[in-house]
Amino acid sequence: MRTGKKATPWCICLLVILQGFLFFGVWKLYLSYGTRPHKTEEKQPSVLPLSPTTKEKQPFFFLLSPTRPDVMTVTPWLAPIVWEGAFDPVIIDNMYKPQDLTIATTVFAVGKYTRFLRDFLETAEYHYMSGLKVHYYIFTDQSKDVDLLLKELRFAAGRVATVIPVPKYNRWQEISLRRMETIQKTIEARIGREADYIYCLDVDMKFHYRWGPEVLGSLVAAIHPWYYYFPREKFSYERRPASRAYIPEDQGDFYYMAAVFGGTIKEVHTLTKNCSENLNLDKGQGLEAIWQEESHLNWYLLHHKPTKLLSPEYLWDDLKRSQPREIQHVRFSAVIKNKMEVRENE
Ligand SMILES: CC(=O)N[C@H]1[C@@H](OP(=O)(O)OP(=O)(O)OC[C@H]2O[C@@H](n3ccc(=O)[nH]c3=O)[C@H](O)[C@@H]2O)O[C@H](CO)[C@H](O)[C@@H]1O
Ligand SMILES: [Mn+2]
Repeated sequence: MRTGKKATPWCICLLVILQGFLFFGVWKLYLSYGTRPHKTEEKQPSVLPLSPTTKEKQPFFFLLSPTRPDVMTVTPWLAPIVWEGAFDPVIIDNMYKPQDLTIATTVFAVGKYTRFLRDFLETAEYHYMSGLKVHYYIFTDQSKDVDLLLKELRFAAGRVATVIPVPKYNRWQEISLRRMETIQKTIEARIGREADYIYCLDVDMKFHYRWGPEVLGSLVAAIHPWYYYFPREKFSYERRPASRAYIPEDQGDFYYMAAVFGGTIKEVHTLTKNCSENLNLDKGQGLEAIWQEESHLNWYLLHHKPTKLLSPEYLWDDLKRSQPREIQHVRFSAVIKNKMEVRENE
């Protein structure tokens, strides 16, 4: 009798615990069913994947994990910063390639800088906007030599180069800063009709890895590889209030490098027009900003936020000999040059 009386509450307890386990099991099964991809979806062949290709077998909540927790991949104004691992090249290619876009690409090779053109173009044909139509606009004071070089080079289908003669100014600073005005005028004269996007690049550079349509956006700028560890008061902005490029020490987002900028024709036209007007206004006052057009570019981009930023992978410098961990691929890098020898007045 005594043992029987004790056994009843124990039995009830055991039953309650067993029921709890059963309920928990059914609930877990229900949840996992909701997150598991359907078998039929997994089997479907996809000719043009427009959703993640690397993680499609993972439950959906993994897709919400950051792929590059070590770096900033979005600006405070919600523009993406492009890093390896933060985008899927297959999705990007399948988004842009069917659009039949033409990417105008301006490059200046004036004076001794023509020597950089061969490597620039040869490496671009390997890595730059592969599979897209590209129209290179090569501005030079040595059209005949550049024409001869172009005959030696092989361009992929849909990719052409046009040589546009420009004068050579006596100072390298002038050659560099006049690019804004020349690009603006060439957009008005022809590029506006001939392309969808325009990217303006330095010539003393080589491509080393994919530089693809992930860079396309309305207004695109590249973070300077020497300044991304620095606080804004250390940025090399123009600090004289008399200049139209003036940025006070407590202002600034990033320090952008003028060796790369781009975007839609409309946005880049506005940018080059504004920068060349401000360069001229400064000139009228006998001023030249500390880093010429780069200072004006930085002023413009502080007041007109870029819609996409390129990480220093997209604009590196061979002078930076050690490659930090966050730079998984150097894609485009400035070659080491003897400034005294190549520049007119260094
Ligand atoms: C590390 C460093 O010092 N960077 C600055 C330096 O960049 P860079 O040393 O990259 O300037 P750079 O000498 O490459 O000049 C810029 C571009 O202008 C063209 N070009 C220039 C000179 C010439 O005689 N022929 C010619 O064709 C060429 O396309 C060249 O790539 O100067 C720029 C001038 O605005 C910017 O201020 C950069 O921040
Ligand atoms: Mn350069």
